[in-house]
Amino acid sequence: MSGTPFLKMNGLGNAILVVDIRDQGRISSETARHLAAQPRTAFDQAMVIAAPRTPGTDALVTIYNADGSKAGACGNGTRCVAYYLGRETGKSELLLETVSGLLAVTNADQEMITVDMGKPRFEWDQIPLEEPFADTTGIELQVGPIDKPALHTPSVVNVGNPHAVFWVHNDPDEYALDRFGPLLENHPIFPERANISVAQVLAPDRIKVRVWERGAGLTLACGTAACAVAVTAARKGLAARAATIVLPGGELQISWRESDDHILMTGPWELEHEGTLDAELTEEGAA
Ligand SMILES: N[C@@H](CCC[C@H](N)C(=O)O)C(=O)O
Repeated sequence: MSGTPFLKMNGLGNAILVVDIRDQGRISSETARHLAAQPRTAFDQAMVIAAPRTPGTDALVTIYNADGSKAGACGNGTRCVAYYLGRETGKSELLLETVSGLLAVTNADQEMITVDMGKPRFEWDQIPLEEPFADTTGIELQVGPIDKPALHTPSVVNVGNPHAVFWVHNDPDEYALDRFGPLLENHPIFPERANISVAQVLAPDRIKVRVWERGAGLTLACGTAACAVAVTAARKGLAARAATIVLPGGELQISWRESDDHILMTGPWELEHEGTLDAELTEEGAA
């Protein structure tokens, strides 16, 4: 499968590998894990572009985490794919398909790209949770000492992938997310695991967030976590429906549109280098 084009990109420091298999090749979970471990292609998420499956769409995108697991959505990666396809086609509007649904992109030819991430889902079995919770604005879950938990009562939501958001009064940097993240990601309440955020409301339109990503660990940014934080904050009355989400790698603008319930995410992309997958795929371990 030599000659498969790739772009090493990032969205606010969230490491993204865009791989174009429209002409040839396939990427398995084992290959993805292998590519994630190579210096030239290391990623938090790989966005694998295949020919469109549904009429009217521009591409079918499969998303892999660094551990080889698949994800239903990746906000930062979607902007990177939009940059690549916008550069190729000259189109500013694109429609991308993932396992979670359709993503409409605007301004694909600009430095700040907007993605319509669709509608959030709040029912316990949509997230999914292992057992019913009537109120998903704060579920019974905590870490730390029972009488003084470090993190507790997260809001949960599915924005194409499962998220839990823990609200804190202190700076999110003060929490040992490297320690709590893996425990919470793999907690039995989340049968499909979950992305874990710690969020502090700085103002009704500004929220600081750190994220432990399912399948990738601590990352500098996560677009879907930004969406999850914004909609759950608005739902709890902690923030307005439009907010700036401040992540370690930079800021994303999130707006939860009243007219159709869709979430709009706007942010930048960065191209680091590009080439073709040759050496990486001949290494031992590549599928
Ligand atoms: N970095 C992404 C989210 C990637 C997927 C996530 N780790 C999952 O498994 O659901 C983003 O920018 O949204």
